[in-house]
Amino acid sequence: MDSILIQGGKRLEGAIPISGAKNSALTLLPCALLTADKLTLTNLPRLADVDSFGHLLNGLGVSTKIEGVKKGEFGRRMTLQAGEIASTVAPYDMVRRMRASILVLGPLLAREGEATVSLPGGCAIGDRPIDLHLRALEAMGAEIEIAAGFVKASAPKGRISGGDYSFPVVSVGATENALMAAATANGRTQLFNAAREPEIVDLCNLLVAMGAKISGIGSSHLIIDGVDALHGCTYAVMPDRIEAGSYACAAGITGGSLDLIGARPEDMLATTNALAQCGLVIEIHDKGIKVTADGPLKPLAISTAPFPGFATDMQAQFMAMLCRTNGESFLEETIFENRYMHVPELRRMGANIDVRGRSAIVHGVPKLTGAQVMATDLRASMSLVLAGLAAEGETEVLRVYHLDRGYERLEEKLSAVGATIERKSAG
Ligand SMILES: CC(=O)N[C@H]1[C@@H](OP(=O)(O)OP(=O)(O)OC[C@H]2O[C@@H](n3ccc(=O)[nH]c3=O)[C@H](O)[C@@H]2O)O[C@H](CO)[C@@H](O)[C@@H]1O
Ligand SMILES: C=C(OP(=O)(O)O)C(=O)O
Repeated sequence: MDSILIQGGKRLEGAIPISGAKNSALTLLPCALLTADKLTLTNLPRLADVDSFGHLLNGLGVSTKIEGVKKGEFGRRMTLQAGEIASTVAPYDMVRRMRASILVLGPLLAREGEATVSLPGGCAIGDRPIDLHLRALEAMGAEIEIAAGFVKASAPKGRISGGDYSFPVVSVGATENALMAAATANGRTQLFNAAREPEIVDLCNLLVAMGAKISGIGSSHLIIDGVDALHGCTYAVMPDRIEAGSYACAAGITGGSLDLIGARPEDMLATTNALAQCGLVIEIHDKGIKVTADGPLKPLAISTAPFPGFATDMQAQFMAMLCRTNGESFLEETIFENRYMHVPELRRMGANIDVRGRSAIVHGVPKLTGAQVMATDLRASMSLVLAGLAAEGETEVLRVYHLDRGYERLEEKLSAVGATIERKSAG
């Protein structure tokens, strides 16, 4: 298996282009199932998860044509067409590898009146049930059965109807599945306590561009008036706010200055506020956000929360950065029950972190030291890359496939701003 080798201690300076958002791409791609027309997505990141989603869609009968861009440029263009649906079954092997595969459930049900999707099971960061996805679809008249590890959903008269659903807990994925199903349902759907993440807004904007009628976009009360059919369009995936936030932490932990080209300030206010509290200087300009370290980092207290709160997907990267402050920081993880898997690995690099349940206290240390480390999820792996950038000596981050799920051309982007980082091929 490949690994990432980092010689730490370099101050990073320069510009980093921000790619299209993984979490947006993964909910825009299944929208291809909602129309027989062509859907073209641009600014798609070159990521393992995007490729896997393409393969999942191919298995359902969707044709995918990817056009690259010139070497050195970012963003791909994929044209998808689901003229006819060949299968309504999403197999275990796919869903197990990529939880977002569950997002074919709503669109398949809407288009074909039935869908059979493997239950995803738990994952490294927590239990991650899908009960709310199912309850929301039931509120639209779907009949749901669980057997042999699969969810089988069907619409009684071949078309689901509109319905009201109030989410007891904010769920990004369940809101997405419900939105996609509701777009062509028979009648009006109202979603209460819906997720407000920018990726949800991106999904709503794509659906509207395809002919859907949605109001309340960006709020927690979404009203969807089902239409008979959606049509194709061309749509650009939004920039990745988590990738941008991760590189902002790279500027912080290396005492550097990075210009995050394409980052959208309005999507990441909680992150930039936290960075500013740490003492980093944030400059917003017409091409993105520049983040510059200005003296020693200050400790912080943060708690993760649904948008517009501080994103759980930024917690691990901040934890790595906070190891280099002069004092004690407090973190609370409220979204996933097991999202501190990076702590033992950061400790092996010299970090001093106490974890009690969902809370963690990070005691700043004068230095981190390089080590061989590995993590069991994407953002945890990024926290180790960040620690490695600041550590004395060499760090080897194993299990690179986690990083390949969510960071496009990581080594290339970091090398270009002064990091000594390379991929070591297992051969
Ligand atoms: C591909 C994608 O976009 N992934 C993001 C998405 O994941 P995902 O959509 O899986 O996360 P959710 O927002 O659904 O999860 C939020 C919380 O709700 C719980 N829950 C969720 C669904 C459900 O049916 N029942 C239930 O109890 C979860 O266990 C968790 O505690 O949002 C998360 C929270 O911002 C991010 O960390 C992930 O990066
Ligand atoms: C948890 C994440 O992704 P996923 O939901 O795809 O596992 C993430 O992007 O940090």
